[in-house]
Formats: sequence, C-alpha cells, structure tokens
Amino acid sequence: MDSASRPQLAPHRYFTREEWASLRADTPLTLDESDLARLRSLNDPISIDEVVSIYLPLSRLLNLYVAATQRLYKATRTFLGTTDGKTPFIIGIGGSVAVGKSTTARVLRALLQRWPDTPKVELVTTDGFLYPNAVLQREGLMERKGFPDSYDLPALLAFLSDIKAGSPRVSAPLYSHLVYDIVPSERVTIDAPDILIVEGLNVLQTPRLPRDGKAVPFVSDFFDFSIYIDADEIDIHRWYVARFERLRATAFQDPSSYFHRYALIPEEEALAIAERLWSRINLVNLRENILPTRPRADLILSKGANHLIEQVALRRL
Ligand SMILES: Nc1ncnc2c1ncn2[C@@H]1O[C@H](COP(=O)(O)OP(=O)(O)O)[C@@H](O)[C@H]1O
Ligand SMILES: CC(C)(COP(=O)(O)O)[C@@H](O)C(=O)NCCC(=O)O
Repeated sequence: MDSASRPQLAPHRYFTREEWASLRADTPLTLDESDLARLRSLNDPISIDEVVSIYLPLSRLLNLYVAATQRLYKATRTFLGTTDGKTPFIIGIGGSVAVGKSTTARVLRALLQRWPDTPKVELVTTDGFLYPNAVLQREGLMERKGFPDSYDLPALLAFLSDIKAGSPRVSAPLYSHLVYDIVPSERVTIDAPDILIVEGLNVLQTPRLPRDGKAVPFVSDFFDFSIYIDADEIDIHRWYVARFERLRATAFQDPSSYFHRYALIPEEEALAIAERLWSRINLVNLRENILPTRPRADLILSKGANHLIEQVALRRL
C-alpha cells in the first residue's frame, strides 16, 4: 500500500520491510529451513529471510505484549482477590482465502512457543465452526462457504469464552479440506494454553448490532491482539488458482477428496472451475465481509505480488 492509498484516519503507524526488520533487536532465529519446510502451506514461498525480517520482530513484539497483558490480568486478579489460574493470550489472524494465513499462523506458533514464558501455544482454525455441508445444503448456503452466515457463531463464541476463562480441555469441531466438510467423529482439544492463535477468514467480523437488547460479543472481543494479512485482490486471485493447480496434482488425486473429479478432467475445464469458485464465492466474500475488517486489526501485514511482506502497519496504542 503506498502512502496515497493509506486511509487518512487510520490509527496505525506504517513501516517499510527494512524499518520493521530493524526492530528485531537481539531476538534469536530459532527456526531453520527444515522447520520452514514443515510449516509452509502448499504454494507458499515463505523463506528464512521473511522469518528474519518480518516474523522475528513480530515474535519479539508479541512476547512483550504477552508479558504486559499477563501483568494486567494479574492486576485484575489482585483487585478481585482471586488467585485462580492463568488467562490465555489470544491472537486472531484474518484475511482472504489463499492469502497465506495458515503459514503465518504456524510460523508464529513455532516462534512464540520457543519463548521461555509461553511454552504452550495452540492453534485453531475457524473452519471447524462452519456448519456441516448437510446444514449448508439445506439452508442453500453451499455457495456461501466462508461467509459469516455459514459459521455457527454461537459455538465459536462459547469456545472462545471457555478458553478465555482458563478452562481445561476445551474442544472444537474439526473441518477437513479433503472431504470439504466437518469430520463428525473428531474434535480438537485445547488444554489451557499460554497463547491461542485463532485463524480464519472472518475473525474480525462485527455482526450487525441487535435492536432487541440481546447483544452478543464479537469474536474479536476475546482477542488480545489481531493480525490481518493483506494483498491485492489480483495477486490473491492468482495464488488461489495456482494453488488449485497444485492441489490437482496432489490432494485432489486422492479418491476420497471432494475435489477428486477435478483431477480427472482436462486442465482448462478445471481452471474454469477454480475461476468460478474464486469469483463467485471467495472474491465476493473478500470484498463484502473480509476486507472491510482490515482497519480493525492491530497489525496489518501487506504482501506484494511475490508473496513477500512489503509493509507492516501497527496500531498506535
Ligand atoms: N481444496 C483443498 N484441499 C486441500 N487443502 C486445501 C484446499 N483448500 C485449501 N487448502 C489448504 O488449507 C489451508 C487453508 O487455506 P485458506 O483457508 O485458503 O487460507 P490461507 O491460504 O490464507 O492459509 C491451506 O494450507 C491450504 O493449502
Ligand atoms: C474452508 C474455508 C471457508 C476457510 O475457512 P476458515 O478456516 O478461514 O474459517 C475456505 O477455504 C473454503 O473452502 N472456501 C469455499 C470456496 C472454495 O472452495 O474455495
């Protein structure tokens, strides 16, 4: 984003890649190439240089925020005269389909869990809170997967509320990209982490305010810090289609994949389907529901056409 397109009233401070990289201070590099190979999502070209320039300063910042927030929670416990438990620090990561949220979430998790004061860092994706396909089909929402109305928002809020309360063994439903549906027999369990990273398209969404007095919290009310991953729509479109092509040669080859039929048809036809999925579902969702949440994030990571983060915006406190 150049200075001309920066929102005039944005409460953020902007950094070039070089300026941000200089804020690493003496944070040690605790990941190597083999860790990155494990953490990188399909078609994500993240490099060690990206970790050093962007993620080490971010890891340092978050470590400072976690320590300060833990002091604040302790102050509240002192005020209330309670001594019970710890309050997990929750980080939300939002942004479009195919922008690279999963890689960011996994790299941050790996870096944050190497700080001595936050050894237990867990990660959940909001796709587990999508309604099962049977419900989406019944409600005519199959072409709206990822839109706010395709999620069981009360279940997501109840999950976050339990986590924030420090409850042990809180569970969430599990989504499978392979079968393109919720896995009915499995759940993921999160057991009182120091930090929880919540990653998903709509984590910064603000539901319409109720007029009947029955207010519900926003998902982001449970966040101590939020990150939006940003890129030009044209670039994300290209990444989505390129990933679809890669998936055709990999995951879609599996006969149990929901998209297996797309591995069997000619490339041109498959690409037309990827284009349709992008333009009818993911692009509409990006424009209507995801991009409008960008200014609400504490940190905005803006990627250039080559997937590298070119600019960082940090909310002024
Ligand atoms: N149809 C699919 N089959 C298998 N894996 C998929 C499919 N679509 C997306 N994924 C994987 O799911 C993860 C999340 O993808 P997505 O929701 O687009 O978010 P992002 O690209 O921002 O991480 C990525 O690791 C991606 O590679
Ligand atoms: C599962 C998703 C909605 C992402 O969910 P999230 O974890 O971000 O809540 C998305 O990857 C998706 O499948 N969108 C539907 C259109 C498509 O197949 O690309």
